[in-house]
Amino acid sequence: MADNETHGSATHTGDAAVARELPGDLVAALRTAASLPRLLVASDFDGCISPIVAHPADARPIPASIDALESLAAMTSTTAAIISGRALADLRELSGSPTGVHLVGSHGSEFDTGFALAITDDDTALLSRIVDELNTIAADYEGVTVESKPVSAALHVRNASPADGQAALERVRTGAATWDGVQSTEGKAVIELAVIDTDKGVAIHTLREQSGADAVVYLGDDVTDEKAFRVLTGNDVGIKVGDGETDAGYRIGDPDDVATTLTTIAALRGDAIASWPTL
Ligand SMILES: O=P(O)(O)OC[C@H]1O[C@H](O[C@H]2O[C@H](CO)[C@@H](O)[C@H](O)[C@H]2O)[C@H](O)[C@@H](O)[C@@H]1O
Repeated sequence: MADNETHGSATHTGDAAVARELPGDLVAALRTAASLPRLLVASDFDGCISPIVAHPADARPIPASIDALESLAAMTSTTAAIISGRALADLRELSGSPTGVHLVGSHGSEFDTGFALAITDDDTALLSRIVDELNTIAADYEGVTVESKPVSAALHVRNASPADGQAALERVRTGAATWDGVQSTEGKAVIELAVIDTDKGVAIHTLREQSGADAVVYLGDDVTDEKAFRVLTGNDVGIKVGDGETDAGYRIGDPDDVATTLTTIAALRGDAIASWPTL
């Protein structure tokens, strides 16, 4: 389990300046991962690449994070990805579809090629019931909203009073969340009900297989990211962003630290590749 201490600093990686200090042990782990033949760097979107905001549609990525992912994606033997709880269409729009960066939506189940699992007519009917139920609950509380996605629906309470938010969440927990076939996950001021298993760990596994990565670097800030952290192994580097229990090996503070981390990995990877003998 990670702690909150920072150790040392990484003001330079090769010739590349770094905006913020990172824990020294994290920089060492990133350097090792960056030196391996094939590297996969993946990050969550909301709360990592994009700061948390009041309304989901207003989320915007930090440009330095997108630049770093695009730089990584352009490097030889290097794969970059964003794995998000967003619907893939929203993720494409909000992220700006960075060049060369793989986008995976719906908490790791929605790839460019379609869903990891087949969606049946029963799933579609169940999702429709869920959306109806969440809309009924949301209508009873000011500031509670519903986000409808291809295989799930989310009830957001960030803009409700604490009492209303808790009451709305509790109605979902004790109601639709208990229905047969419903997968319930709670995140940041949100409860989400899905009709298929969603698993960012499976998405990491798929991308690792496709890219042949010798090491994976993954950054995440929320509950669904823990499934990704739990599949990391060996020289992989799991980085929890912000507070909360985690199985990640390292911790940083906020999305600005994510930008620094991604910029650092890109610099370290560039340095490593430049040092490889030319054939
Ligand atoms: O896996 P992620 O990329 O982190 O997506 C998780 C959820 O993010 C969004 O909700 C969260 O961010 C919103 C914008 O900052 C915030 O208003 C909300 O309170 C957060 O829960 C998104 O709306 C969800 O669909 C994602 O599942």
